Amino acid sequence: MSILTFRNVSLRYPQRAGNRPGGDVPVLEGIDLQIASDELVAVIGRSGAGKTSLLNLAAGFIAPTTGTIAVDGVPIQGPGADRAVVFQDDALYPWLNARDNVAFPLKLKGVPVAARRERADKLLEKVGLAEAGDRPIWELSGGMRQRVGIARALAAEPRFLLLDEPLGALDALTRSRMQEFILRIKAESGAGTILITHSIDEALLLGTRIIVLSPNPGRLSAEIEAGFSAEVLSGASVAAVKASPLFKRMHAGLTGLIHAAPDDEVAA
Ligand SMILES: Nc1ncnc2c1ncn2[C@@H]1O[C@H](COP(=O)(O)OP(=O)(O)OP(=O)(O)O)[C@@H](O)[C@H]1O
Repeated sequence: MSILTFRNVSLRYPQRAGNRPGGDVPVLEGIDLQIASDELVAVIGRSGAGKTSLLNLAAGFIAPTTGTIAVDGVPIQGPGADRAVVFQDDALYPWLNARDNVAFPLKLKGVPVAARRERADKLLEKVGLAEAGDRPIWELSGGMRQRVGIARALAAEPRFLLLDEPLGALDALTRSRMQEFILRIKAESGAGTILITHSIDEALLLGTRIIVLSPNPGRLSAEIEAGFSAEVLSGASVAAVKASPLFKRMHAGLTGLIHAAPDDEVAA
């Protein structure tokens, strides 16, 4: 069991031309958070609340202004193979085919070519793309590309998966298929997962815990446990889960928490 810990983390972006006068811009304040490998923590909040910044801190792309972020007690110093990130725009390498995209992190680790091919093919099979290894990225649909991205993220066997609105660009049907897919992949890989989403439905369906970030500066304003993902994993239909009175009640509660401030951009 691994644990990713934020301890009293704050983040300020440096003042730049165009930013408001008066010094650095406070984006996150007083973030205390622990994410264990068996959790999928959904982070929801208004646009600009600091969700992506939180994920970028966990990834090590940026450093906190104060506080520490650690994996199993060891402060992170930057990006690392123990934490893999998937973005909304798949960010695959267009000049490589699907297999070579998935194998890329293994190449960086110095895994020999035959072994990384084999592992990449297994991962593509796991994400339902066994036949797609030789296909160029531009030939794949949005949902397929996101699955290649997730297979690539899993290649280095990360302890944590950091998903930044990975399904945001997909049509509704593909998105709902991919939600179940993410649940299964998370359960199989055993990687602790942070999922940034604008969708309350998605947060409730996928999250074992849901965190609401309130803006200016971003703070954790609410934390809610949810058990719907376990129901879906044990065979309940998504439609039945969403129709349950508890789901509807929690949806309304979360909506209230997020809509507490004006000009939100949170979707149902
Ligand atoms: N590199 C940066 N330099 C300065 N300010 C930044 C930078 N990145 C983000 N910000 C600002 O920090 C705040 C939080 O941004 P962030 O992208 O983390 O929010 P978010 O909750 O993910 O938003 P969204 O839901 O719209 O993606 C915003 O006001 C944004 O303009």
